[in-house]
Amino acid sequence: MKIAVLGAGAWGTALAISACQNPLARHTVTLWARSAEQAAAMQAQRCNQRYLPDIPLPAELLLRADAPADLGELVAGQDLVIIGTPMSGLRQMLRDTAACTAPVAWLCKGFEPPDSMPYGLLAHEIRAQLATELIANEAAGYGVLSGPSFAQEVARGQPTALVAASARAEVRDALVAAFHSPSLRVYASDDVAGVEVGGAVKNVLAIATGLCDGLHLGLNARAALVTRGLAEMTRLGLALGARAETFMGLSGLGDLVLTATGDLSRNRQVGLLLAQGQTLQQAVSSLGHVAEGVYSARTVAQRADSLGVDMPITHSVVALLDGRIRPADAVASLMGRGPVPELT
Ligand SMILES: NC(=O)C1=CN([C@@H]2O[C@H](COP(=O)(O)OP(=O)(O)OC[C@H]3O[C@@H](n4cnc5c(N)ncnc54)[C@H](O)[C@@H]3O)[C@@H](O)[C@H]2O)C=CC1
Ligand SMILES: O=C(CO)COP(=O)(O)O
Repeated sequence: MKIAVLGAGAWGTALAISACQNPLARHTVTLWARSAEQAAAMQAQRCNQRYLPDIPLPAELLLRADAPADLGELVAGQDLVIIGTPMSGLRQMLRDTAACTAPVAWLCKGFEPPDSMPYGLLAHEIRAQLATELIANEAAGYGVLSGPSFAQEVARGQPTALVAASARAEVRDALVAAFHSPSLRVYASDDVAGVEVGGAVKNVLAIATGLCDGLHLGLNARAALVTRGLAEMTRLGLALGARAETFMGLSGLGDLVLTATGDLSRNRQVGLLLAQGQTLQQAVSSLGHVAEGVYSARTVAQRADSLGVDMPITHSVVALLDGRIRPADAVASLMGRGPVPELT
């Protein structure tokens, strides 16, 4: 297959490496960076030192840095196009690749920060909003690739399982054909909304567990946050049209456990740094990578409110990120709530 990965951050680069080295299929993989300087540095060093240091790029991996206006030419003739930017770049990338006649799948996990809309959108909702501009892509379809996957581990070929979700079997099949390998299992799903809600909400919850661990509240507290967080995620997902079983799968429980407990998570790191007394600005800038939960938390809370969904952990994270409460107050407000049934 000919595969273009657009976005040379940690995750786009890791998946491009993985597809390039897939022993089950011979793919021609192109990795696109929006910065010509970054592409030139990657070409010279054969490594993405800025976003995925010390991991060599396979010799066969093609590197490009076309201007956005020229992306139509890059995606023409590809069998699969992967958008690997953060959520904030997805809308523009969809527009820049409007001429694409191959399936398009995105990797980003979050809600688009609200702009002109009353609240931010999930990726497939953005795609639906742009449908009239993306006529060329309509026949090929779109999907999302998600699940518990730290970029560094995938790039090193460590065992990982992902989920490829699309309403269209051809898109799911294309994602499996591109990425399924002896080190990377790719499961298929048709629950796009469920997979996207899981990926977005787990980032907010990872900020919460980072805080919890940074404040040394104990393992019981972390397990409680993960479990009650999963309940919040599921409630929101059901209200947005997802299926409950999806939240027990790779993009739900799987990614929540990984991100909430694994120190490679940038969202968890934000929580740990806030617990140490850093400001949000300090925490975010020290990462050098995107932490989507910081930008999605308010939208998760707004959408939950608009749908009448109770998400107390998310609301505490938002209050903390907004500087309205201190970490200790967040704990007190969560623990001070009245008793409720476990299953609602
Ligand atoms: N790093 C990881 O382990 C994983 C990340 N993800 C998701 O993938 C997405 C990308 O994450 P990373 O690659 O880790 O981020 P990163 O912070 O490592 O890199 C972001 C990349 O996107 C580019 N970028 C930023 N804003 C852009 C815009 N507006 N338009 C075009 N390009 C833009 C940057 O130049 C950079 O190349 C996020 O939504 C993240 O949640 C999903 C699974 C694993
Ligand atoms: O999505 C991820 C793992 O599946 C990466 O999480 P972070 O963005 O918190 O690093």
